[in-house]
Order: sequence, then structure tokens, then C-alpha cells
Amino acid sequence: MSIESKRREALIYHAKPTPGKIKVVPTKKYATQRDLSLAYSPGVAEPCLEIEKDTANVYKYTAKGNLVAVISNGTAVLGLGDIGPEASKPVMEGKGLLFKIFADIDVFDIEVDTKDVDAFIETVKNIAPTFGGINLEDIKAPEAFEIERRLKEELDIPVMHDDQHGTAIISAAALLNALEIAEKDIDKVKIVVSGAGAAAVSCTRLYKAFGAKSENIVMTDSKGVIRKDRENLTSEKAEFATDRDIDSLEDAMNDADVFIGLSMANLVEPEMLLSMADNPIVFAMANPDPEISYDLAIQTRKDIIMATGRSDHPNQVNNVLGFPFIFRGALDVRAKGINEEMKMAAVKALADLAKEPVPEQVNIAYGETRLNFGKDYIIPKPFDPRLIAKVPPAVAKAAMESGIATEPIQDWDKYESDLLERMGNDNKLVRLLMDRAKSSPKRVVFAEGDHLDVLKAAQTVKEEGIAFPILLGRKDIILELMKEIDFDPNGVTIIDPKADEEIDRKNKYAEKYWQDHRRKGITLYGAQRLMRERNYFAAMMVNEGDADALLSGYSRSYPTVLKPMLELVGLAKGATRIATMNVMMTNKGPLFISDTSINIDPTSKELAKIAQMTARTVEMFGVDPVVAMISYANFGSSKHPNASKVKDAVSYLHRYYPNLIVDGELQMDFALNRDMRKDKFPFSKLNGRKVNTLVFPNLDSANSTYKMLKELNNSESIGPIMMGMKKPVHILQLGASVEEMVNVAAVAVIDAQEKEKREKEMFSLVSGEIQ
Ligand SMILES: NC(=O)C1=CN([C@@H]2O[C@H](COP(=O)(O)OP(=O)(O)OC[C@H]3O[C@@H](n4cnc5c(N)ncnc54)[C@H](OP(=O)(O)O)[C@@H]3O)[C@@H](O)[C@H]2O)C=CC1
Ligand SMILES: CC(=O)C(=O)O
Ligand SMILES: [Mg+2]
Repeated sequence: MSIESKRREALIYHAKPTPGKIKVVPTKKYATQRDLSLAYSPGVAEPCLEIEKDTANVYKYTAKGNLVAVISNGTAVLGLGDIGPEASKPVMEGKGLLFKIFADIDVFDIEVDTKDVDAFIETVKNIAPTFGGINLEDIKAPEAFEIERRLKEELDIPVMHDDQHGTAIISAAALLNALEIAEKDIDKVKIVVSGAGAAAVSCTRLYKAFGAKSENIVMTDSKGVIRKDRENLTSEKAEFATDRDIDSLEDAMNDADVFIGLSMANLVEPEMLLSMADNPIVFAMANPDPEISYDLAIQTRKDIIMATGRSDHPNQVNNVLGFPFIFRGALDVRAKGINEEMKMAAVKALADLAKEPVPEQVNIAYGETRLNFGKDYIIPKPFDPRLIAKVPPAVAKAAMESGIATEPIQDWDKYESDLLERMGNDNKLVRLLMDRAKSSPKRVVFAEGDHLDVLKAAQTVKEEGIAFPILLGRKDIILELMKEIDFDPNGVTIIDPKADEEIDRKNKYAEKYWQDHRRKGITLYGAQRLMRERNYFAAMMVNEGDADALLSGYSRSYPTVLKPMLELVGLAKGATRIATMNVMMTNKGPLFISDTSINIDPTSKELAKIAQMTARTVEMFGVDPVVAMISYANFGSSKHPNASKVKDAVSYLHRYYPNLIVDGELQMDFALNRDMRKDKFPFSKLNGRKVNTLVFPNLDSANSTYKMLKELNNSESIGPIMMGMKKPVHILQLGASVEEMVNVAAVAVIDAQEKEKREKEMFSLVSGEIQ
């Protein structure tokens, strides 16, 4: 993607469909008059009076305990400098988004229009009662030091200047690990720090706390090397002034072991890297552009251990890995502040986590085959799901042990599982899906390529590297529409099944189709005519290996598209029927629902088969299926044939698939509510587990449920995902949204990857490679 396209993409992302990145969502019922009389007057007076009696009750009755203010005056926004409070807002909203997705902390971003230290402090103090914690952000040095120091003294909630301590914690963890890999000791290494601002000073202080020696440190700022003989140094700069005779960054880099960049883009030249000691450690952390680019640095030195603050290269040393989890731990024990012990605990937890085996989910998320502690993996990745269970408990424990926790945690196992449960509500699954698709993109034929929304989906799919689109439809129309949405046709195949130039291919497909159907009333001419129809043509493309997967159904009713697919592509080996599953992103995590589109009233055996296929497909998402078979009755409470059908399906599954975690028949509330289930049905196979898969007794109930969730809860849906077909063929819902089409395209690619893998395994089995 060109720089200009990236710029435009970023602007559109922020502007559409709603300007900005965060919004406020009510957490209580508000539907009825009764609800409103509780939410507001008169009911709201009761918690007000309780809080008046004892202000600590504010944590009991309001959102304060989980609400953090991200506050800036816009004086040091990333490495962009003093761009003002309004211009800092996208970054502050961004921090709000990260707090939410990584640690489920709510944020109000606050941009303050003052550079005056006293006025800024006064503003923060005055609004502090609203918040459980204060995250100061992108405030320039030296003002940032005094602001943070005084607010910490004067407020009894956690206050942290993220650019100082978040960055210090993450970079210290990365540095300790990098030193271990380079086999160097922290008390011996020569360290050069470019920048002497908020981040640089705090980071260097923390390295010293871990053993780095003052005499081995050289720091530079915009005026050059900070030397003892320089005049008018701030007290923070004076702390790091060197008495060595060093005049420039270039000089300082000579023979240095470590370079820490917290200044500005492109200050470091390749020659400087070449002059460093063996196995140099270079953390070029300026954002958005580092002191030296990742690619240039690794081209310059093969023995380098290189990190940047960016997410597009290995070793992202960025405070995103810290602030969500540090505040989570601090809020959960209602700590009065964030002290050195808590910071050290976070460093250790992060450094240790990088040495543990990386879960497959993380490899998939980053398109890696195998992340392993080493030069290219010195620090965990932000999307590592273990972070939430490791860092906040370490921080919370340290707060308790150092005596600043006011609500100590008693049951650590419960705390850990609560943390994991909290994070069920994000779109990790979609991310995982996209990343898995991207790891080996396939050729996907979009049968309705001449529809604008389908083209938009194909465009995303191509630009994201999920698939190579093949578009069916009239070429001139497609090209014109592509132009309209700035969709680069390079690398996209466009085929018009009706065009003369496709005659050979059409005849080939027709001949093949006729061979298979000539005893079923089809003539060769009839077959040739049929191949002008896009769904037949598309199905033949997949059958003949000219495409890897197929997407259709955006503009036609489901049965119209299903018919040719069933007729041409057919069922997978061993499958007796097809069914579809939808994944719904609910506020309790993803829910897999089937059969949402095909089987109107399956028999008990068919239902069992659907459940088994669904469970296998759930595994494709990297999730262990826990399946509830839904009914209006619970475990034999009704003898009606509708309930017995589900009961019999469960017996069949227990008998033939004993390893599958499945039970029922169960009502929906018992399926979804673990506690209700535990008390009433202690014998259930589902006990102690969170149900993630619901198999419904018939199409009425499954289809209505998923559509209701979609409409009422605004739940994002992936699907319908076709199960049981021989080839990766997926039928869209009529009028599906662009997002839904992109999601199904990713599923189709993964489906193709899985089928390819199985075919290879079968081939190896047949040829005797696998014993
Ligand atoms: N990766 C990460 O997680 C983080 C990265 N950062 C990055 O660090 C940088 C600094 O942020 P922050 O400390 O908050 O900002 P500050 O404004 O507090 O500090 C900026 C520092 O950079 C120095 N500087 C400017 N130009 C040069 C130069 N040519 N050579 C050497 N030093 C120079 C300034 O010098 P002077 O003192 O003379 O003005 C100042 O000391 C930004 O690029 C930011 O994006 C910050 C936090 C986290
Ligand atoms: C990451 C960050 O906080 C910064 O660059 O300012
Ligand atoms: Mg910052």
C-alpha cells in the first residue's frame, strides 16, 4: 500500500462510520419507567445519600472503580511534539480503546488546554473524584515530572504518567531479556540514551534500579550530549550528565552495547550502528517513526537485537504492553498509587512471560509459525491472551505486599478466572480468523463481482492479504465500480462467464458437467447454457481447481444458490448432510450456533450429526467446543417427541463421540448460566464449563435466535458457515454487509487451508509417509 493510501485509510478509519474511536454504553436496564425511576430520579438519590455518608461507597454504587482518565495537554504527542490538546485527542481515544480491549477498563479521554503546571494540576485534582485512576499522557518534560510528582502526592488514587513509567517497565523487561540473549551484564554495559524527556529519564532511572551504572550511561537531547560542563541543565538532565569527553551521538555510540531511542525519527545512521560493540541492543522507540528504521538496522548488522515502538516489526517495545494491565491490577486492589514495587513486579512478569512457550493462538495472530524466546522475540506480544492473567495479579500482589492496597484479593484462582472471563467480550476471534486466513491466502471466487458491496468486500480481502479475489460478472461494469472505490485491479482476476473470450473454459466446464449428468436429462447444449449462469460457472471453477473457495448469495435467495452448489460440488466424504453454523460475538464471548440455514426439522440422528459437525468446525476457530443441545425442556422433564428428539440425539453423541463435551436437552438459561446448572443438574457433563456452542432442535429456533441476537444486541455475526460440503463453498445471506462478507471470505480461506491439509495427510497416508 502506498504512503498516500495508508494516510487515507487512517483518516477514513477515524471518520467513518462514526467519528472517533470510543463511545459510552449504559450498563443497566433502561427499558421501562420502573428502570428509569431507579436509574435516575427518584431512585438515584439513594446511592447519593449512601456515598454522602461514606465516600468509599462511591466504588460500590458508581463506575468510578473501573474508570480511568487519560489526560493530556498535547505538548509531547508521540514524537510529533507540541501539537495542542485537540490534535492529541485521537491518541487519547486510542489509549482508551487499548485500555478497553486489553484490560476491560473504561476511559474518559480528557484534553486540557493549558501549558501551565499549576493550572493543569488543579484541573486534574478537581476532576479526580470521577475516576479510579489517572493516566497522564503525552505531556512534555520537564513539566511532566512535576505534574506527576505533585498529583501522586496529593491524590489517593493510582496516578501514572504512562510515557514515563509504562515505557520504563516495558523497555526494562525487554532490556533484561535482550541482555540475557546477548550474554551481557547490566552493570557492565555501555548505554546511550537519545532523548532526555519524560520517557528517556524514567526509563534510564529504572535501568539503574536494575543495576545499570551511571558512569556507563550517556544521554543526549536536542542540543547534543548532556555533559556535566553544560549550563542550565534541568535537575533531571543533571542526574544523567556525563563527565566523559563525548561530543556527539556519533561519539557516544562508538563501542556502546545498548542504544535507547526516545527522541525523534531518523537520528541514527548505519555507520553509528556499525561502530557499536558486538551483539548491539538497539531499541529505537520514537513513534510513529523510530530513530532508525527496523529494516535498515537489521540490514546494517546481522548481530543486532532490534526493537521499535511499532507493531509492524518483531519486538514491539511500546507501553501498550503495560498500562492496561498495570492499571487493571492497581484498580482491582483499589491501590492508593502505583509504586516502585508494583512497577518492578510488572517488569518481572513481562520478562518471564516472554520465556514461556507461546500459545498457538499467538503464533496465528501474528502469522508466525513458531515464536520462541530469542533475538526476534524478547518481549510478549500485545495480543497474547496470557498477559491479562499474568501482569495484573503480579501488580496487585505487589500493591498488597507493599501496603498500598485497600481491597486486598483473597482468592487468587478466582481473580485469575475473573480476569479471563472479563476478556470474553472482545473480537479476538475475528482477529484470529483473519490472521489464520492471512497465513496462507487462497483464491476465492466472488460469484457476484458486479455488486458494489461485494467488490468492497473483495477489496478488503485483497488489501488485507486474506485472499486473492476472482470476480465474476461483466468486466466493464466491474472495472468501472472498482475505479469508483479506488480498488487496484492488479492481482485481481475478472471473468465474465457470458463473454466470448471464456468460450473454451465454458465448454470445458460444460463437457465435464454433461459427462456427469447426461443420464439425468442434461444435454450438452443444456450444459453449455447452464455454464453462462454465474453460480454454476463458479462451482465448476472450484471443482476443477481453478479457484480454492467460493462465495455467493449476496443478491439471490439462499435456496437458489444452494441448489447448484449441492448438485455440482456435493457432500464431503463421510458427510451425510450439510448444515450451517453462525458465530455470534456476544457480550459473554463468542457463541457458535447451528443449524441456522438448512435443516428444517432434523431427526435425532441428524441432529447428532449436526452437533458433531459443528463441534469440529468450532475447533477450526481454535476453540474447544462445549456444546449444549437446546430444548424447551431439561433432562427428561417433558416426554413430548420434540424434547425426546433432543434427548435421543444426546444419547447418540454420548455413545459414539464420548470425548465430545456435549449435554442436554437443556433450556437456554440453564445452558448459558453455569451457576443455575451447577445447583440443579450437578450430574451434567457441562458442569464447571462455559458453554460456547448451541445446537438447536430445528431451523425455526436456530435461525430466529441468531437473527434476534444480531438485531437486538447488535452482535457481530460470522456466517452462515457451510459444513459438510466437499469443497469450500459458502453461501451468504441475502444483502449481507461488507463486514459479514469479509468474515465469511476469511472462513472460506481457512476452510480451504483445512481441506488442503487433510488432502495432504490422506495422500501421505496412501503413499505410506505417515505410519
Ligand atoms: N515506544 C514507546 O512506548 C514510547 C515512545 N515514546 C517516544 O519517545 C519520544 C519522546 O517522548 P517523550 O519523552 O514523551 O517526550 P518529551 O517531549 O518529554 O521528550 C522529547 C525528548 O526528545 C529530545 N529530542 C528532540 N530532538 C532531539 C534530537 N535531535 N536528538 C536528541 N534528542 C532530541 C528532546 O530534547 P530537549 O530536552 O532538548 O527538548 C527531549 O528530551 C517520542 O518519539 C515518543 O513517541 C514515548 C513514550 C513511549
Ligand atoms: C507509545 C506512546 O505513548 C508514545 O509514543 O507517546
Ligand atoms: Mg505517549
